[in-house]
Amino acid sequence: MLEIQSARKVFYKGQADEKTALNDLNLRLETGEFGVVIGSNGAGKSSMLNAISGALVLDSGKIVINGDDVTAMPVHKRAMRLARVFQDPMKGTAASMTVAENMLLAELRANKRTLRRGLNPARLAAYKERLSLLGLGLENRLDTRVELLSGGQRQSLSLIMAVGGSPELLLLDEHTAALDPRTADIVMQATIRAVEALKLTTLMVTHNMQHAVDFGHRVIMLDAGRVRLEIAGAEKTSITVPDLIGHFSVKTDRMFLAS
Ligand SMILES: Nc1ncnc2c1ncn2[C@@H]1O[C@H](COP(=O)(O)OP(=O)(O)OP(=O)(O)O)[C@@H](O)[C@H]1O
Repeated sequence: MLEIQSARKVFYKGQADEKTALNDLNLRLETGEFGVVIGSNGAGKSSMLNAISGALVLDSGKIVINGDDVTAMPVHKRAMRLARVFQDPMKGTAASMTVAENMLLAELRANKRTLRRGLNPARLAAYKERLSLLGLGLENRLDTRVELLSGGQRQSLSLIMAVGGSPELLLLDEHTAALDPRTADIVMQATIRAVEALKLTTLMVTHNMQHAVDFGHRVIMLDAGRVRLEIAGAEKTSITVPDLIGHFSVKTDRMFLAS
């Protein structure tokens, strides 16, 4: 479970270009829940993910993961508890190494003692099983160098590597944004398969409204550093892309009216 309590972050405080990135933001994500975060540019989405991961130090407020206040916990310690997948499919994996070697590296990151026994048959079998969760046939390409994989396969591999240590929280940071629409859909399907099979608590930031409609239990719209709207349950099931876009345009209208 994740709780963000009154998180506040102001950049350039007291200066002409002061920016309130997080404005006493409150958010709660239950264990096993999949939250989809949307919001216009500058709404505070990246700042929120950075605050959760520890890359951004809050001015005030708390980040609590499964009951533990991690606000003061350094990034490397917090990294043991959460996984994050970024936009760039080239970043999460080592191109010149094979799929299996990448999986081993990820395992090493989670548990430093594992390399000693190397790529033994038991380990390869475990990797095959993990990779099969994605539904992309990567389990049959353990010896393929990662640079020969498609962008979608590579991003899906990043995802499965990130969640290898059974994280308490998975952060998806626009992880399909750099992919063409068809590949983005393939990666989303693979994501859902992995998230459901591993029962991961997940927070995904996206600008893709179709993904926000199709996936996750709750849509959370950020605006000016706080939660402006939450849509869950039956309302989430029936919401359409135009409905969601409408919520963005209300904000634009308000800005026009104010000017
Ligand atoms: N390192 C920084 N230094 C100064 N201002 C920042 C910094 N990071 C974010 N901001 C400001 O904080 C506000 C929130 O930015 P943030 O990047 O969190 O928004 P976002 O919702 O992720 O936007 P986008 O969709 O464009 O990625 C913006 O006004 C932004 O300019």
